[in-house]
Formats: sequence, C-alpha cells, structure tokens
Amino acid sequence: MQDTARISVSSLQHTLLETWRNYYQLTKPRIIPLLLITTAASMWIASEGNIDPILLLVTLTGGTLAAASAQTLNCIYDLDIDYAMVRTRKRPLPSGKVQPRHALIFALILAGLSFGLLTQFANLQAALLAMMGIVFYMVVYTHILKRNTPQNIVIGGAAGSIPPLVGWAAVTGELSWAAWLLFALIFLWTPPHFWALALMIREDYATVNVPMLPVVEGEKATTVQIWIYSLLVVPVSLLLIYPLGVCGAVYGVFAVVLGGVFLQKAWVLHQNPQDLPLAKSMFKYSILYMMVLCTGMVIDSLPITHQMVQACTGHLETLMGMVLNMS
Ligand code: HEM
Ligand SMILES: CC(C)=CCC/C(C)=C/CC/C(C)=C/COP(=O)(O)OP(=O)(O)O
Repeated sequence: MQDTARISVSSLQHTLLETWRNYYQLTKPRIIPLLLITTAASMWIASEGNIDPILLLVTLTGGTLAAASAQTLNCIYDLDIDYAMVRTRKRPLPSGKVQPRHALIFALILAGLSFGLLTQFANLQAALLAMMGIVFYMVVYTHILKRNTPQNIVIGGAAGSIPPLVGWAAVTGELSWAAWLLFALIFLWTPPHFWALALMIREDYATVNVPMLPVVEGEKATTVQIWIYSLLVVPVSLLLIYPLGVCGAVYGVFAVVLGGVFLQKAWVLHQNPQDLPLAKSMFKYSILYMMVLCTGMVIDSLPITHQMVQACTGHLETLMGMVLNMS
C-alpha cells in the first residue's frame, strides 16, 4: 500500500516536471538571455551606472515574460512549418506534447503578467513597449513577412530591437536618442546574425517554402548583404561615444576590438560564401559580439570605471607636464 502511494507520488512528480519542461521549451528559452542583456545594458546607460536593483529585476522579469509570450505565440502560429522542419519538429507543439489551446492560454497569461508587473513596478511606457514587441513579432514578422519576403528578418528584426527601448523607458519614462541608437544597433546586427544561421539551415527553410534570403537569392547574395550590414553595425556602435556621449573610452575599446573581429569574419565569409563552417562561426560570433559589447556598456557606465579613467587621465597629464618641463 505504502509502495503504491510512493510510486504514484513519484509518477506525479515526473509528470509535473515533464509538463514544466514542455512549457519552458515553448518559450525558446536559449534566445531570451541575450534579449535581457540588451535590456540591462540600456538600463545601465540610462541610469548612468546608478541602477535601482529592484527596477532592474522587475524590468528583466517583465521582459522575460513578454519575450516568452511572443515566442509561444510564434510556436502556435508556425506549428505547420515547425512540424515539417528537422530543426524544429521536436518542439512541444509539433511533437504533440502540448495542445495549441493550452499554449495559447499560457501565452496570454505570460503577456498579462508582463503587462501587470511592468505597469505596477516600472511604468506604463515600458509595459506598452513590451506589448508592442509581442504584437510586432507576431503580426508584422510571423504573420505578414516571414512566409512572404526575403526581407522578413530585416523589417521583422525591429521586434528583437525593442528590449533596449523597454529598459530605457523603465528607467527614464521616455525614449532618448541613445535609446533609439541601441534599437538601431540591434536592428542592423540582426541580418548578419540570422542570415549566417540561415546559410546553414537553408534546406530546412526551402522544404517549407519560407523565402529566407539564402533560399531565394543564394549564398553569394546573402554574404554580400551580411557584409553590408556588418559595415553599418560597427560605426553605429561608435555613435554612442560620439556624438551622443553616453559611453566613454572603455566602451570604445570593446566596440573597436569586437567590431574589428565582426568585420573580419563577415569579410572572410563574403569571400567564401559556400563555406558553412565560416557561416557557423559568424553566427556564433554574432551572439558573443552582442553579449560582450553590452557588457562593455555596463562596465563603462560604472562609477568606479569613471573614477579609474579620471585617475589615469590625471596621472597621464602629470607625466606629460613633467616631460614637457624637462625638455
Ligand atoms: C527577427 C529577428 C531574429 C530572427 C529571425 C532570429 C532567428 C534565430 C534562430 C532561427 C535561431 C536558432 C534557434 C533554434 O535553433 O531554436 C536563433 C538563435 C539565437 N538568437 Fe536569434 N533571431 C533574431 C533576433 C535575435 C535577437 C534580437 C537576439 C538577441 C538580442 C537573438 C539571440 C539569439 C541567440 C542568443 C541565439 C542562440 C540560441 C542557442 O544557443 O541555440 N536573436 N535566432
Ligand atoms: C519586447 C519583446 C517582447 C520583444 C520580442 C522579441 C523577440 C521575441 C525576438 C525574437 C527574435 C527571434 C529569435 C526570432 C526567431 O525567429 P523564428 O520565429 O522565425 O525562428 P524559428 O525558425 O526558430 O521558429
């Protein structure tokens, strides 16, 4: 009798764990951390390094809930193509582990929680921007563009560029030029990020007639486009230093070094459009680039960094003065 009770408790635990895992997978969880890193970097710059930790926590939680909702809705809408593609057929909906009706309820609850949390503990602007992110990703990218034009991810990429706007609005209640520049940076970064991956999985997209650029125009044209967008990403990343003046020399070092490698990888891929390991390397590096660049923004904005830069500048001036006096 005791044994039977123990077995049924453990099988209940197993079922709950399995259910939790399936709903978690619906949210495409591996993409969310980078969206949050861009939000956090924006919040750090907006607060000039003096961030309120509670506001940070609330905004990142609200952002996670909104992104998870958007991804779940996308999984419901794209069930047919996810079922047909090798890369996506094990997702919870095509594999039948979650019913679309339940996924829809889950997505609506996530969106509601995100809106409630952001309105209550951040502000209405941040909450509305997060909701706009969901609507744009679903209506503009997933419904209108994804299956109809190879420019789908260029315009649709605006959805993935909204998180820094959410972060900025949460801190300041408005959107400044710097916030829009962060938006532009991610907007321009998205085509090299996604097309590098699309080069590797073009057969999958071709099978389901999704007109991703490598499917419609081939490898050469795609790598030319990756190169052009990369040429835009790097200078745009430097505009945060000049003329906007919201980031300083420390961020500058990050942006120049990381940007140099970004350009080098994009150029080599452009010279070897059919080299899939190079495409893979570009895709992986695009993620590392954004992650470390945002870390550079945070480090640059910290008060301790400002003190160290000032101290170094002071020492340098004294040294220069001594050298000039001696000569
Ligand atoms: C319209 C814009 C975008 C499209 C179409 C896109 C598409 C994709 C796809 C198809 C994958 C592979 C996912 C998988 O195999 O399940 C991926 C991976 C990834 N994306 Fe994007 N992406 C976009 C924008 C972004 C943005 C804005 C970010 C964050 C700032 C981002 C971060 C990532 C990360 C971190 C991964 C790697 C996940 C892993 O480790 O497997 N993406 N992206
Ligand atoms: C503020 C807010 C909520 C913003 C939403 C941002 C968001 C969810 C961006 C996701 C971008 C992304 C990873 C698209 C995947 O494309 P896909 O769906 O075509 O990929 P798949 O082929 O793997 O399904």
